[in-house]
Amino acid sequence: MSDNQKSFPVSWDQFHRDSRALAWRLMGQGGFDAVVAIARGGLVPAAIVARELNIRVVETVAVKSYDHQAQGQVQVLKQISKPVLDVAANGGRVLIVDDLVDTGATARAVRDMLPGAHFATVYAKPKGREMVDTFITEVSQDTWIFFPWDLDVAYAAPISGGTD
Ligand SMILES: O=P(O)(O)OC[C@H]1O[C@H](OP(=O)(O)OP(=O)(O)O)[C@H](O)[C@@H]1O
Ligand code: HPA
Ligand SMILES: [Mg+2]
Repeated sequence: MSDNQKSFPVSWDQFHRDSRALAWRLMGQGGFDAVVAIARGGLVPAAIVARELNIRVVETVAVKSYDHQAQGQVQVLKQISKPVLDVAANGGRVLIVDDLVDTGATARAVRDMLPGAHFATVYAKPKGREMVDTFITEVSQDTWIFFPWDLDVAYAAPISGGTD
């Protein structure tokens, strides 16, 4: 993380609340026949949203675009299965869920696979916001979001400085 980048750590509790808030917002969008989680980051919010909205068909698409905090090419490591593509092709409503949209590169790649699907994320940064139909919280582009599965409980130095 560069020196002037802001840090936004998210606890499990907060992530659960924000994912539930996303489910509440999606309630107003009508029902969905299937959810596609963008693995890995989308797996947790997709499970929470699927539970809240009683969506039983849960599919994954595996996409990698970052190595730690360094962005690379979007690599699709696992495609969406044919039965779920058929749900969309036959007029069913598919919901795509990811943890966040940053530059929008991942969202663009997955949207191309399911052009009519509804795209939802918990967090959004300005560059990628246009790619998302529904999200909960916007953070600035120079903020790095730390998800609870990447965090551990650790010592924090006093605000005034020093070591104890
Ligand atoms: O809008 P973008 O600039 O494309 O960035 C957003 C994507 O980056 C992260 O995934 P990552 O590639 O790090 O893989 P992961 O989900 O396995 O952590 C995050 O989970 C989003 O999927
Ligand atoms: O802010 C972020 N946090 C975690 N993963 C990410 N992938 C792209 N941007 C981010
Ligand atoms: Mg991801």
